[in-house]
Amino acid sequence: MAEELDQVIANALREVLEVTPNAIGIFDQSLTLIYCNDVLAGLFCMTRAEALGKTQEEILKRSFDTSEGINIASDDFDSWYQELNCNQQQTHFNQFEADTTEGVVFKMTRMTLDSGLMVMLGTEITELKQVQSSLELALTKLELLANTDQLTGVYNRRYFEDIARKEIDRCIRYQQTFSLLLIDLDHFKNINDHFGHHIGDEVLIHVTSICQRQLRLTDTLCRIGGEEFAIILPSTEASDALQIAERIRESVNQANIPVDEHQTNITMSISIGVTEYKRHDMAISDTLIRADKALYRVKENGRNSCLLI
Ligand SMILES: Nc1nc2c(ncn2[C@@H]2O[C@H](COP(=O)(O)OP(=O)(O)OP(=O)(O)O)[C@@H](O)[C@H]2O)c(=O)[nH]1
Repeated sequence: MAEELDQVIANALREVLEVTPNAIGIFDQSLTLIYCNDVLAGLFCMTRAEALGKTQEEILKRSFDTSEGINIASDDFDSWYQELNCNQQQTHFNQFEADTTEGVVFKMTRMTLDSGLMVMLGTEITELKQVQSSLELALTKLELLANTDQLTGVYNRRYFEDIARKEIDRCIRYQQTFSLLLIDLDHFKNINDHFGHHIGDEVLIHVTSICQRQLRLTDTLCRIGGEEFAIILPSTEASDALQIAERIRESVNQANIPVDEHQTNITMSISIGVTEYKRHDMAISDTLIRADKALYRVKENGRNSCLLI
Protein backbone atom coordinates (compact mmCIF):
# COMPACT_ATOMS: atom_id res chain seq x y z
CA MET A 1 0.00 0.00 0.00
CA ALA A 2 2.80 2.39 1.02
CA GLU A 3 4.75 1.44 -2.11
CA GLU A 4 1.69 2.13 -4.22
CA LEU A 5 1.32 5.54 -2.62
CA ASP A 6 5.02 6.26 -3.23
CA GLN A 7 4.50 5.40 -6.87
CA VAL A 8 1.46 7.67 -7.13
CA ILE A 9 3.41 10.52 -5.58
CA ALA A 10 6.42 9.90 -7.81
CA ASN A 11 4.20 9.95 -10.91
CA ALA A 12 2.45 13.12 -9.77
CA LEU A 13 5.79 14.80 -9.11
CA ARG A 14 7.09 13.75 -12.51
CA GLU A 15 4.04 15.33 -14.13
CA VAL A 16 4.57 18.53 -12.14
CA LEU A 17 8.21 18.67 -13.26
CA GLU A 18 7.06 18.42 -16.87
CA VAL A 19 4.53 21.25 -16.75
CA THR A 20 6.13 23.69 -14.31
CA PRO A 21 7.47 26.94 -15.81
CA ASN A 22 10.56 26.46 -13.60
CA ALA A 23 13.76 24.94 -14.93
CA ILE A 24 14.65 21.68 -13.22
CA GLY A 25 17.64 19.42 -13.67
CA ILE A 26 19.19 16.58 -11.70
CA PHE A 27 22.87 15.66 -11.99
CA ASP A 28 24.39 12.47 -10.63
CA GLN A 29 27.53 12.25 -8.49
CA SER A 30 29.75 12.59 -11.54
CA LEU A 31 27.77 15.73 -12.50
CA THR A 32 26.13 14.06 -15.50
CA LEU A 33 22.64 15.30 -16.26
CA ILE A 34 20.25 12.42 -15.60
CA TYR A 35 16.99 14.33 -15.66
CA CYS A 36 15.84 17.71 -16.90
CA ASN A 37 12.65 19.28 -18.12
CA ASP A 38 12.30 21.23 -21.37
CA VAL A 39 12.69 24.57 -19.59
CA LEU A 40 16.14 23.67 -18.27
CA ALA A 41 17.29 22.26 -21.62
CA GLY A 42 15.93 25.41 -23.28
CA LEU A 43 18.08 27.55 -20.98
CA PHE A 44 21.09 26.07 -22.77
CA CYS A 45 19.43 26.22 -26.21
CA MET A 46 19.24 22.43 -26.35
CA THR A 47 16.54 19.84 -26.64
CA ARG A 48 16.12 17.56 -23.70
CA ALA A 49 17.55 14.65 -25.68
CA GLU A 50 20.67 16.68 -26.49
CA ALA A 51 21.19 17.75 -22.89
CA LEU A 52 20.64 14.42 -21.11
CA GLY A 53 23.78 12.36 -20.59
CA LYS A 54 26.08 15.39 -20.85
CA THR A 55 28.13 16.56 -17.91
CA GLN A 56 27.62 19.97 -16.34
CA GLU A 57 30.99 20.99 -17.74
CA GLU A 58 30.07 19.89 -21.30
CA ILE A 59 26.75 21.74 -21.15
CA LEU A 60 28.35 24.95 -19.92
CA LYS A 61 31.30 24.66 -22.32
CA ARG A 62 28.84 24.40 -25.20
CA SER A 63 27.24 27.69 -24.11
CA PHE A 64 30.70 29.25 -23.86
CA ASP A 65 31.82 28.00 -27.31
CA THR A 66 28.63 28.80 -29.21
CA SER A 67 27.62 31.92 -27.26
CA GLU A 68 24.18 30.35 -27.01
CA GLY A 69 22.32 29.70 -23.79
CA ILE A 70 23.75 30.87 -20.50
CA ASN A 71 26.07 33.89 -20.58
CA ILE A 72 29.42 33.03 -19.09
CA ALA A 73 31.10 36.13 -17.74
CA SER A 74 34.68 35.16 -18.46
CA ASP A 75 37.13 34.82 -21.36
CA ASP A 76 38.78 31.85 -19.76
CA PHE A 77 36.31 28.96 -19.48
CA ASP A 78 38.67 26.52 -17.72
CA SER A 79 39.46 28.79 -14.78
CA TRP A 80 35.84 29.94 -14.61
CA TYR A 81 34.60 26.34 -14.43
CA GLN A 82 37.28 25.35 -11.95
CA GLU A 83 36.13 28.09 -9.61
CA LEU A 84 32.48 27.09 -10.03
CA ASN A 85 33.30 23.45 -9.34
CA CYS A 86 35.32 24.37 -6.29
CA ASN A 87 32.41 26.45 -4.92
CA GLN A 88 29.98 23.62 -5.56
CA GLN A 89 32.13 21.22 -3.63
CA GLN A 90 32.38 23.55 -0.67
CA THR A 91 28.67 24.21 -0.20
CA HIS A 92 25.56 22.08 -0.45
CA PHE A 93 23.30 24.94 -1.30
CA ASN A 94 23.67 28.19 -3.18
CA GLN A 95 21.68 30.66 -5.21
CA PHE A 96 22.77 32.78 -8.13
CA GLU A 97 21.41 34.60 -11.14
CA ALA A 98 21.94 33.29 -14.64
CA ASP A 99 21.13 35.27 -17.75
CA THR A 100 20.85 33.89 -21.23
CA THR A 101 22.08 35.24 -24.54
CA GLU A 102 18.41 35.88 -25.37
CA GLY A 103 18.01 38.27 -22.44
CA VAL A 104 16.13 35.93 -20.12
CA VAL A 105 17.16 35.97 -16.46
CA PHE A 106 16.74 33.04 -14.08
CA LYS A 107 17.27 32.84 -10.36
CA MET A 108 18.97 29.49 -9.86
CA THR A 109 19.03 27.37 -6.72
CA ARG A 110 21.52 24.51 -6.46
CA MET A 111 21.25 21.79 -3.83
CA THR A 112 23.43 18.77 -3.30
CA LEU A 113 21.36 16.06 -1.66
CA ASP A 114 22.63 13.53 0.89
CA SER A 115 22.60 10.93 -1.88
CA GLY A 116 25.15 13.04 -3.78
CA LEU A 117 22.64 14.03 -6.48
CA MET A 118 22.73 17.68 -7.41
CA VAL A 119 19.42 19.40 -8.13
CA MET A 120 19.20 22.64 -10.11
CA LEU A 121 16.05 24.72 -9.89
CA GLY A 122 15.56 27.90 -11.90
CA THR A 123 12.79 30.51 -11.69
CA GLU A 124 12.50 33.13 -14.38
CA ILE A 125 12.89 36.67 -13.04
CA THR A 126 13.32 38.63 -16.28
CA GLU A 127 10.36 40.92 -15.61
CA LEU A 128 11.41 41.42 -12.02
CA LYS A 129 14.91 42.43 -13.18
CA GLN A 130 13.44 44.85 -15.71
CA VAL A 131 11.27 46.45 -13.04
CA GLN A 132 14.29 46.58 -10.73
CA SER A 133 16.49 48.32 -13.30
CA SER A 134 13.74 50.82 -14.21
CA LEU A 135 13.37 51.56 -10.52
CA GLU A 136 17.12 52.02 -10.14
CA LEU A 137 17.14 54.36 -13.14
CA ALA A 138 14.21 56.34 -11.74
CA LEU A 139 15.96 56.56 -8.38
CA THR A 140 19.16 57.84 -10.01
CA LYS A 141 17.15 60.47 -11.91
CA LEU A 142 15.30 61.43 -8.75
CA GLU A 143 18.55 61.77 -6.82
CA LEU A 144 20.01 63.95 -9.57
CA LEU A 145 16.89 66.08 -9.55
CA ALA A 146 17.00 66.44 -5.77
CA ASN A 147 20.63 67.60 -5.99
CA THR A 148 20.29 69.93 -8.97
CA ASP A 149 19.37 73.58 -9.12
CA GLN A 150 16.47 73.77 -11.58
CA LEU A 151 17.43 77.15 -13.04
CA THR A 152 21.14 76.79 -13.71
CA GLY A 153 21.55 73.01 -13.84
CA VAL A 154 24.46 73.02 -11.37
CA TYR A 155 24.29 71.36 -7.96
CA ASN A 156 22.12 72.92 -5.28
CA ARG A 157 22.66 73.72 -1.60
CA ARG A 158 21.56 70.28 -0.45
CA TYR A 159 24.28 68.66 -2.58
CA PHE A 160 26.81 71.27 -1.48
CA GLU A 161 26.27 70.35 2.16
CA ASP A 162 26.57 66.70 1.33
CA ILE A 163 29.78 66.94 -0.68
CA ALA A 164 31.30 69.49 1.69
CA ARG A 165 30.82 67.10 4.60
CA LYS A 166 32.49 64.32 2.62
CA GLU A 167 35.34 66.65 1.64
CA ILE A 168 35.95 67.56 5.30
CA ASP A 169 35.91 63.87 6.28
CA ARG A 170 38.40 63.15 3.50
CA CYS A 171 40.70 65.95 4.66
CA ILE A 172 40.61 64.80 8.29
CA ARG A 173 41.27 61.18 7.36
CA TYR A 174 43.98 61.68 4.73
CA GLN A 175 45.53 64.92 6.05
CA GLN A 176 44.56 66.73 2.86
CA THR A 177 43.16 70.14 2.11
CA PHE A 178 40.58 71.91 -0.02
CA SER A 179 39.56 75.47 -0.67
CA LEU A 180 36.20 77.12 -0.80
CA LEU A 181 35.11 80.02 -2.99
CA LEU A 182 31.97 81.94 -2.12
CA ILE A 183 30.69 83.96 -5.06
CA ASP A 184 28.04 86.66 -5.03
CA LEU A 185 26.83 88.66 -8.04
CA ASP A 186 27.25 92.41 -7.56
CA HIS A 187 24.18 94.64 -7.58
CA PHE A 188 22.16 91.86 -9.05
CA LYS A 189 18.95 93.45 -7.76
CA ASN A 190 19.48 96.24 -10.32
CA ILE A 191 19.31 93.70 -13.16
CA ASN A 192 15.97 92.42 -11.94
CA ASP A 193 14.66 95.90 -11.35
CA HIS A 194 15.85 97.17 -14.72
CA PHE A 195 15.22 94.24 -17.06
CA GLY A 196 12.80 92.07 -15.12
CA HIS A 197 13.14 88.81 -13.20
CA HIS A 198 13.14 86.70 -16.35
CA ILE A 199 16.27 88.44 -17.68
CA GLY A 200 17.76 88.18 -14.20
CA ASP A 201 17.34 84.42 -14.49
CA GLU A 202 19.14 84.39 -17.84
CA VAL A 203 22.02 86.37 -16.38
CA LEU A 204 22.31 83.83 -13.58
CA ILE A 205 22.48 81.01 -16.15
CA HIS A 206 25.16 82.88 -18.13
CA VAL A 207 27.31 83.64 -15.12
CA THR A 208 27.03 80.03 -13.97
CA SER A 209 28.29 78.69 -17.26
CA ILE A 210 31.17 81.18 -17.33
CA CYS A 211 32.25 80.02 -13.86
CA GLN A 212 31.85 76.36 -14.78
CA ARG A 213 34.12 76.76 -17.80
CA GLN A 214 36.95 77.91 -15.53
CA LEU A 215 36.85 74.80 -13.38
CA ARG A 216 38.32 71.32 -13.44
CA LEU A 217 36.11 68.24 -13.51
CA THR A 218 36.98 67.53 -9.90
CA ASP A 219 35.81 70.98 -8.72
CA THR A 220 32.18 71.34 -7.68
CA LEU A 221 30.10 74.42 -8.40
CA CYS A 222 26.84 74.77 -6.46
CA ARG A 223 24.18 77.44 -6.35
CA ILE A 224 23.61 77.80 -2.64
CA GLY A 225 21.37 80.86 -2.63
CA GLY A 226 19.52 83.20 -5.02
CA GLU A 227 22.62 84.87 -6.49
CA GLU A 228 25.19 83.11 -4.36
CA PHE A 229 27.41 80.23 -5.47
CA ALA A 230 29.98 78.07 -3.72
CA ILE A 231 32.84 76.20 -5.33
CA ILE A 232 34.73 73.41 -3.66
CA LEU A 233 38.26 72.99 -4.97
CA PRO A 234 39.64 69.66 -3.70
CA SER A 235 43.37 69.38 -2.92
CA THR A 236 43.83 73.11 -3.53
CA GLU A 237 45.82 75.44 -1.27
CA ALA A 238 44.82 79.02 -0.51
CA SER A 239 47.25 80.71 -2.94
CA ASP A 240 46.07 78.57 -5.86
CA ALA A 241 42.46 79.07 -4.86
CA LEU A 242 42.94 82.83 -4.92
CA GLN A 243 44.38 82.61 -8.44
CA ILE A 244 41.42 80.51 -9.60
CA ALA A 245 39.00 82.96 -7.98
CA GLU A 246 40.71 85.86 -9.74
CA ARG A 247 40.47 84.00 -13.07
CA ILE A 248 36.74 83.39 -12.56
CA ARG A 249 36.10 86.98 -11.52
CA GLU A 250 37.93 88.29 -14.55
CA SER A 251 36.16 86.00 -17.01
CA VAL A 252 32.74 87.01 -15.68
CA ASN A 253 33.68 90.70 -15.74
CA GLN A 254 34.98 90.50 -19.31
CA ALA A 255 31.94 88.71 -20.70
CA ASN A 256 29.28 90.49 -22.71
CA ILE A 257 26.03 89.01 -21.49
CA PRO A 258 23.04 89.32 -23.85
CA VAL A 259 19.95 90.47 -21.95
CA ASP A 260 17.13 90.81 -24.48
CA GLU A 261 15.99 89.99 -27.99
CA HIS A 262 17.56 93.24 -29.23
CA GLN A 263 20.93 91.80 -28.39
CA THR A 264 21.73 94.34 -25.70
CA ASN A 265 24.79 93.21 -23.84
CA ILE A 266 25.64 93.99 -20.28
CA THR A 267 28.68 93.35 -18.14
CA MET A 268 28.44 91.85 -14.68
CA SER A 269 30.84 91.74 -11.82
CA ILE A 270 31.14 89.29 -8.99
CA SER A 271 32.73 89.32 -5.55
CA ILE A 272 34.50 86.26 -4.20
CA GLY A 273 35.42 85.23 -0.65
CA VAL A 274 38.21 82.66 -0.59
CA THR A 275 39.31 80.40 2.21
CA GLU A 276 41.22 77.18 2.73
CA TYR A 277 40.07 74.39 5.01
CA LYS A 278 41.73 74.59 8.42
CA ARG A 279 42.45 71.68 10.77
CA HIS A 280 40.08 73.06 13.40
CA ASP A 281 37.15 73.21 10.95
CA MET A 282 34.87 70.50 12.26
CA ALA A 283 32.01 71.23 9.90
CA ILE A 284 31.62 73.06 6.60
CA SER A 285 29.80 75.84 8.46
CA ASP A 286 33.19 76.77 10.03
CA THR A 287 34.80 77.10 6.61
CA LEU A 288 31.77 78.90 5.22
CA ILE A 289 31.84 81.51 7.99
CA ARG A 290 35.40 82.50 6.96
CA ALA A 291 34.52 82.61 3.25
CA ASP A 292 31.46 84.68 4.10
CA LYS A 293 33.57 87.11 6.14
CA ALA A 294 35.93 87.51 3.18
CA LEU A 295 33.01 88.06 0.82
CA TYR A 296 31.46 90.64 3.14
CA ARG A 297 34.72 92.59 3.17
CA VAL A 298 34.95 92.54 -0.62
CA LYS A 299 31.43 93.96 -0.79
CA GLU A 300 32.34 96.62 1.77
CA ASN A 301 35.45 97.58 -0.16
CA GLY A 302 33.62 98.21 -3.42
CA ARG A 303 32.93 94.69 -4.90
CA ASN A 304 34.34 93.12 -8.13
CA SER A 305 37.27 91.63 -6.28
CA CYS A 306 38.52 88.52 -4.46
CA LEU A 307 39.76 88.28 -0.89
CA LEU A 308 41.42 85.43 0.95
CA ILE A 309 40.91 84.92 4.66
N1 LIG B 1 16.10 86.72 -11.37
C1 LIG B 1 16.34 86.16 -10.20
N2 LIG B 1 16.67 86.91 -9.16
C2 LIG B 1 16.94 86.34 -7.98
C3 LIG B 1 16.89 84.96 -7.82
N3 LIG B 1 17.22 84.68 -6.54
C4 LIG B 1 17.45 85.86 -5.92
N4 LIG B 1 17.30 86.87 -6.80
C5 LIG B 1 17.42 88.31 -6.59
O1 LIG B 1 18.74 88.63 -6.27
C6 LIG B 1 18.71 89.94 -5.68
C7 LIG B 1 19.74 89.99 -4.58
O2 LIG B 1 19.74 91.30 -4.14
P1 LIG B 1 20.63 91.83 -2.96
O3 LIG B 1 20.71 90.76 -1.89
O4 LIG B 1 20.12 93.16 -2.58
O5 LIG B 1 22.06 91.88 -3.55
P2 LIG B 1 22.64 92.64 -4.81
O6 LIG B 1 21.66 93.51 -5.47
O7 LIG B 1 23.28 91.62 -5.66
O8 LIG B 1 23.72 93.55 -4.14
P3 LIG B 1 25.11 93.11 -3.53
O9 LIG B 1 25.09 91.64 -3.27
O10 LIG B 1 25.24 93.90 -2.28
O11 LIG B 1 26.15 93.49 -4.54
C8 LIG B 1 17.29 90.16 -5.21
O12 LIG B 1 16.69 91.13 -6.03
C9 LIG B 1 16.61 88.83 -5.42
O13 LIG B 1 15.26 88.96 -5.78
C10 LIG B 1 16.54 84.17 -8.95
O14 LIG B 1 16.46 82.94 -8.91
N5 LIG B 1 16.29 84.81 -10.12
